Amino acid sequence: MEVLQAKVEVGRLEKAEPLSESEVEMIQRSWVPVFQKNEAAWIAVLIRLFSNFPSSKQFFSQFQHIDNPEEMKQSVQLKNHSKRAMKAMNTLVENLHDDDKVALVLSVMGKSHAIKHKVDPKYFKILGEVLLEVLVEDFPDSFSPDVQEAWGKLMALMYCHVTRVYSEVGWV
Ligand code: HEM
Repeated sequence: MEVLQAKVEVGRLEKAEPLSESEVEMIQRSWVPVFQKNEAAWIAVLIRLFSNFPSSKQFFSQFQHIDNPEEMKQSVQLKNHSKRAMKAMNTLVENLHDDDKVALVLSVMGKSHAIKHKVDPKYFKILGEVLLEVLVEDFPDSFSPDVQEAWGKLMALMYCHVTRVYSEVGWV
């Protein structure tokens, strides 16, 4: 059975609150070293996701049956998802002051994952928790408790928005 390993409190991603100015700044500052690592940062997150929640691999045709992380890392599909996801996350983080842009990025992503990739929205919640866990481990100097708190709020906003988009497109 898959066990939720994330250190952030389970359930808190369901409560979305607006980010304060200082939280936006903390998120943007802490994102800089993460984005410098580019897709390597996201690959670490996905490998943790797939190792702890093997059912999340089902959406990736190239490695759904692969268990070895080193083998997974060779997958072009994993590298491509990581590059694209980092780009989308960067657009999100850079535009946290622009509600319309944030809504647009999350709507496009939510729609494609619902309609095209058929990803159950529960995986966005799990990914948000795994993302935080891995970033705290890999960037300990950037992710102080306050910064973690701010990122927790961003993940909650993302999850709430994505689930709203899923219901708009008729996901049941
Ligand atoms: C913050 C979270 C995520 C971001 C920013 C993100 C971003 C993206 C982007 C930008 C693409 C390519 C464009 C598109 O088709 O929309 C993509 C594709 C894809 N995503 Fe995600 N994604 C996220 C979470 C997930 C999760 C949780 C899963 C499943 C567990 C997933 C599965 C997929 C799949 C299967 C594709 C197609 C891959 C391919 O065939 O090349 N994504 N994602």
